[in-house]
Amino acid sequence: TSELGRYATIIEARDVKNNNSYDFVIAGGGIAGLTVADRLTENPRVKVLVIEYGPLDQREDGVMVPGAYFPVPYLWLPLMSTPQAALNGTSYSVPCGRAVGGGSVVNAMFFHRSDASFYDTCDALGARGWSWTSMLPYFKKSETFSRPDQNYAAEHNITWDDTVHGFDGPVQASYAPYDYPGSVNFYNGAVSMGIKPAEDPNNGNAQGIFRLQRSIDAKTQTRSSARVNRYDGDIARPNYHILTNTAVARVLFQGSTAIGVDFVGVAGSINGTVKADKEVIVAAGAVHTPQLLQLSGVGDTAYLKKFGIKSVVDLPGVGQNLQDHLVLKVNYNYTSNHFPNGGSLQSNATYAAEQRALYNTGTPSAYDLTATTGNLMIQLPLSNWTDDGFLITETAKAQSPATLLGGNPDPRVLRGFKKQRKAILENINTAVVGGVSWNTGPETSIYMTRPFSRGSIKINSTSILNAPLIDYGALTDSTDLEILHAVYMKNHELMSTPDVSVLGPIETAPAPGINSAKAIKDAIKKALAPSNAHQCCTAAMMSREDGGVVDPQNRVYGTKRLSVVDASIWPLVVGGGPQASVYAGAEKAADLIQRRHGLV
Ligand SMILES: Cc1cc2nc3c(=O)[nH]c(=O)nc-3n(C[C@H](O)[C@H](O)[C@H](O)COP(=O)(O)OP(=O)(O)OC[C@H]3O[C@@H](n4cnc5c(N)ncnc54)[C@H](O)[C@@H]3O)c2cc1C
Repeated sequence: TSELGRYATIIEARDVKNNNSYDFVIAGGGIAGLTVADRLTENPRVKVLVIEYGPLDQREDGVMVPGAYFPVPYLWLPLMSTPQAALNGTSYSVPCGRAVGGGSVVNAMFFHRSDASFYDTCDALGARGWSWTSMLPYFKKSETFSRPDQNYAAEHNITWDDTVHGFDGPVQASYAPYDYPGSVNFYNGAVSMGIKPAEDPNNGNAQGIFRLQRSIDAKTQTRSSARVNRYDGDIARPNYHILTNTAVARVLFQGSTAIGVDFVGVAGSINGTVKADKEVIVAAGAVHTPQLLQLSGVGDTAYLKKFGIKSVVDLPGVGQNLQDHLVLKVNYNYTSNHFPNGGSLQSNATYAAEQRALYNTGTPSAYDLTATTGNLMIQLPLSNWTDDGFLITETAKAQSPATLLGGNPDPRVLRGFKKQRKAILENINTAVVGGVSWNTGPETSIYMTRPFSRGSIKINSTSILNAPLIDYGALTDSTDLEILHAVYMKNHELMSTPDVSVLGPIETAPAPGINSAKAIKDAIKKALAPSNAHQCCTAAMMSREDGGVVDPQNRVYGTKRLSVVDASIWPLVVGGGPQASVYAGAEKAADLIQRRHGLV
């Protein structure tokens, strides 16, 4: 063993073999896995092993320093989607974290909750007890919110609501103490169009224009990843072990009771088995959790049979319902932009060196901002993006859900999909469907955050070391393209307001000088990325009759002592970024697990 002095001990595979019984074995040491492990091991009598595919990061600048953001060594590479049917057969990369801390080591650190109505809709779709009111204590428990400097906040239109924040939880959450001068143009431009400032994007009303909150330590301006906030503890816990660079290959069952896992070194060098006396907890992320469940015999029995995998429980929803946020970059040349702006760190070495020197002495600087991104976000419901909302909802209603799911879907999965579509349509003019963020520099990002299209994850071999088939299903429902187009057109309006047009923005992509709606939509399709790295929902917490995979206590239907706690469990993709909700959801799951095993 090595690395004593952290909460967890990094353990070698041979030590696992000599010591091969734990109360809980957690597959995947990302945001959810480490959160649950941390809470369970607060009790010194509870023995936990986390098995994580990736390594420990080395606290490189590219991980820790927001402005130096370059976490490439800790991404799953190469990981590609299947050719996307509605996007000219193009395959796209699948960005996911692969490290102790998972996505929190590589993500852009935006730390946002969704609208209250999102959690209430999930509750109504079957995640009973996961409403906004029920989740708020866990959001608070998960964070330490640092209030910004009062004067700075007043000058930069930053407001917040103390009552929705936590002040002694693990994730350090803060506003950046620095901003580019052009932000005020964007802010004023948006307000001049009637877009209202949101008091606090994390108070359950994440609508309007607001400054981004981040998972960044306000004192050090460094990343608060799950590795930092759930593993780098000061007092070692002998009951908490992590096995790195190792994949959980499958969950082992006795009948339908999970009793442990098989694991394999990612270099293929080692393998072994470890028992879980109380529960196996799956937290491998929304792409790999369904792969692991399927390899373990939990999934669509007929599909698994093709690979010779014996069914433990027939759960056709495993790997279905894949959702993500669609992203469209809109690029600009400016004839009179402010300096510095969102591109300056990259384009001007002298400026970058000056800013880094400031950062190193703890003075606010551009290095406090995640590289190439800005500080402001606009999120709105459909009726605020366009006057064509009625036509867009009619497009959605005219679709055949069965056709969208591939023509012959399992009836339970289809029923759940129909319920989701109904719920989205009911809320489409009151809940957020899309967003725009501006980096004050060469680009604006447009997001479609409430997709009607659904993708899937399916195994393609019997080895955990081979990637599954990842089909985003992007734009299979053309309603999503209509919504993207609406947000794109509103962004046009915003760039034409006097406050922004004074900077002289000239669009260079995706549709410069194009006026016809059809041609713009074609250009959007070509430039679109089907993922903002927010994959989710592939082991949804819905009723089993609706294609759900886990019950409201995170337990996998039809099994005993097996749960899923990560981003896979949300029925719908969380608006904003998912990480704040994954942290809070894992806090709730840890609570539920402790209670059912009599540990509190
Ligand atoms: C590039 C990028 C940028 C992002 N930016 C933001 C952002 O700014 N804001 C935001 O809110 N969200 C962001 N996200 C998304 C966010 O980080 C994820 O939603 C979140 O990490 C999901 O948490 P999770 O616990 O479900 O999975 P993860 O955190 O991904 O953890 C899953 C872990 O399981 C491991 N694993 C997989 N398979 C196995 C196996 N068979 N055995 C053992 N271990 C396994 C993986 O290596 C990984 O470490 C971003 C993600 C990426 C990749």
